[in-house]
Amino acid sequence: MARIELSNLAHSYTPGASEPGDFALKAMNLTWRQGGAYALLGPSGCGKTTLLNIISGLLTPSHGQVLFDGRDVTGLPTEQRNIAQVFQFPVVYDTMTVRENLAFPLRNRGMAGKAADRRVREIAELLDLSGELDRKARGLTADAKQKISLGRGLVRPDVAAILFDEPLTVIDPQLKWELRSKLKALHRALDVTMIYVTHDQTEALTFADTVMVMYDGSVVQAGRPDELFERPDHTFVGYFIGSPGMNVLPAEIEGSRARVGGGTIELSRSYDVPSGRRIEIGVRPEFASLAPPGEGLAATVERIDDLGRARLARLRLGGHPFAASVPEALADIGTAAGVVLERAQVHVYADGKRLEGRA
Ligand SMILES: Nc1ncnc2c1ncn2[C@@H]1O[C@H](COP(=O)(O)OP(=O)(O)OP(=O)(O)O)[C@@H](O)[C@H]1O
Repeated sequence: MARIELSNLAHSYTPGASEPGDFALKAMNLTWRQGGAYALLGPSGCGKTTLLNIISGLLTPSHGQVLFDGRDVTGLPTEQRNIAQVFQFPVVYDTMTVRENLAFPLRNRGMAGKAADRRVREIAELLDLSGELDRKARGLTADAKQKISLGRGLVRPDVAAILFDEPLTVIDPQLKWELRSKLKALHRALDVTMIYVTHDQTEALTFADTVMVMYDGSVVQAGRPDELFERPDHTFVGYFIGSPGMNVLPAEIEGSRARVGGGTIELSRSYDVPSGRRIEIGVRPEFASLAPPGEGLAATVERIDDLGRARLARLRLGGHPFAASVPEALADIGTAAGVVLERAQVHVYADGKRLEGRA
């Protein structure tokens, strides 16, 4: 088990690269604490797999160091890093039984006999594989095989960390739910550092204590799911997390006032806005309410989506698309409407990055 640190790490697949655009991973310093459950979340091509491969030792970074418990492992191959990995597709030996498959990583490390058997049974129990232990892997479904792969990743008690690269891709949607919460329970039971790569926000938010959101080769925010929701540090985080994502609108800020969409709103903080930067405000649909015309900012209603338990208004505000909650009491909704924002939940961004503001 280990604390993992990346120190001044950057990676380019182009030898001798110097332009920021040539780097799949831009310079970063990051720490994963021992025993944490982390998700690396981001869209395709943002650098998740590159980062995971650097931690596992499949890839040597072009700059910086990887430290496990303070020890520099940058030059060490995967076998010497004491890492377990679970990939998108099952890695199982078809001719072996489920029991033999689960015991394989232990045998490889010289663990056998009663202790190994006990560990295999414990992991099989946690994954609901106890009834299948003596079956050959060959005849099992893709779901069951991927469960074995998860088990093989989880079975060694001595690993520094377990790395999961989109492990539920091949799993049936129904079973996905079950395995997701199972992995969370396993993390609690096993007290091991887990890093889970995904582009699916639901997977990231249900599994991880800390979600690291990646965008264009950088981690733009690392935080608890509620922090990412309530205080996105980057407009990308606001957009990528939440459904629908955060509304982002161009704004002009003067102190604690924002001019936006032809109207003016009061902010809960005061800002010194740097000149020459792209200034925007961001507010989640959950903190914006549709109101009768004349209240708040003027908007045009394009449609109302009925989400079952709530209604969501799809609007145009200052020419931009905007989503707002519809209060239950609001009945007659015409084309013209107002939008009232929860002041404390309106954030200000300069070139995509959140500004702190003064109280
Ligand atoms: N072997 C390689 N050689 C050159 N460029 C690469 C290589 N592997 C990845 N890249 C580039 O590095 C960037 C990051 O890729 P990476 O696979 O790490 O992203 P990702 O977030 O894991 O995406 P995905 O979810 O699609 O796997 C991309 O621009 C990609 O094209």
